[in-house]
Amino acid sequence: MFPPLSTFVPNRLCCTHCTTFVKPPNFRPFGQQKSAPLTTSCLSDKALTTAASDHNYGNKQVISLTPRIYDYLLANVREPPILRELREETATMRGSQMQVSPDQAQLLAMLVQILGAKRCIEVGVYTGYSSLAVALVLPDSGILVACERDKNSLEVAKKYYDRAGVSHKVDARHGLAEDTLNSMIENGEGCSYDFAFVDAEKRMYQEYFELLLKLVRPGGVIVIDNVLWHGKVADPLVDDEKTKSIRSFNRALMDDVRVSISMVPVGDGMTICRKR
Ligand SMILES: C[S@@+](CC[C@H](N)C(=O)[O-])C[C@H]1O[C@@H](n2cnc3c(N)ncnc32)[C@H](O)[C@@H]1O
Repeated sequence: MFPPLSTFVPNRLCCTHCTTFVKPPNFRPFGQQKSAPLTTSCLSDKALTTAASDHNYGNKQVISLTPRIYDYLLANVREPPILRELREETATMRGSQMQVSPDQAQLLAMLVQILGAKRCIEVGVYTGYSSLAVALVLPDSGILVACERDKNSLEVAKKYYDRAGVSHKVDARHGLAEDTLNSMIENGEGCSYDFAFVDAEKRMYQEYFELLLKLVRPGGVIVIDNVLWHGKVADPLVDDEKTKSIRSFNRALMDDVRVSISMVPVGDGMTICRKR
C-alpha cells in the first residue's frame, strides 16, 4: 500500500511512511541529469519496481531506476577527481554517451582489486574513462593493454593517463583490437592476463571473447559491456545486426562451460565471466 499524498513532508523525509530522504532542491551531484521535481513523493519511484512475469520467481520485486534514484546512486559513487574531470571533458565531445557510467567504472575497479589483478586488457578505450578507473587501482608493477582504433580519442585518454600519473601502467595500442589481441597471442602472452573489459564493436563480441579467453588465465575475469543493449535484446521485434549479435552472444554464453557468468543490470548491462 502506498501512503496518502497528504503525508508527504517536502525536502526532508520522502513521506511519513518511509525512511527515504529526498534531496535539497539544489542537489545536482553529477550535473548532467535533472532530478525529478521534488513536489512528488517516493510514490512514482516505488511504482517502478518490477517483478518477473513468471510466477515461479515468487513475485520477487527488483528496482527500476528512475532519474531520481539514479542520481542518488551516482551521489554514492566515490569518483576520483581526475575521473570526474575526464568525464566532464568527455561530456563536451561527440560520442560521450559511449563512456561507461561512474557506477560501472567503480565496479570494474572493484573487480580488479578483488582479483588482485596485475595484467589487464581493455577493448574499446574511447577517451579513457573505464581504462583510467582500472589503471588507478592497479599496483605500480601492473599493466593495462588499452586497445582503441580511433587516434583522437586515444590522445585524450593518454593525456589523462599522464595527468593521473599512471602512464607507466598503460600500454595504449592504436589499431584494431582484434589485430592487437592476435599479436599478443602470437607473442606467447596466452593465459597471462588477469582481467579484461570489452566495450567496442558489438558485432565482434564473440570474436573478442574467443581471443580474450586465450589471453586470460584460469580464474581470470572478462567483463562484457552493453549486454542489455538499451533493452533491445529482450524485444523480439528488434532485429538489427547489433542487437542480433549481442543476443546471440548472450545466448551462447549461457551454454559456455568454459566460464561461469553473472549478468548484472548496471549501466547498459554487464556480464562478468570467470574463466574456469
Ligand atoms: C563504447 S566506446 C568505449 C568507451 C570506454 N570504455 C569508456 O568507458 O570511455 C567504444 C570504443 O571502441 C572503439 N572501437 C570500436 N571497434 C573497435 C575495434 N575493432 N578495435 C579497437 N577499437 C574499437 C571505438 O572507436 C570506441 O572509441
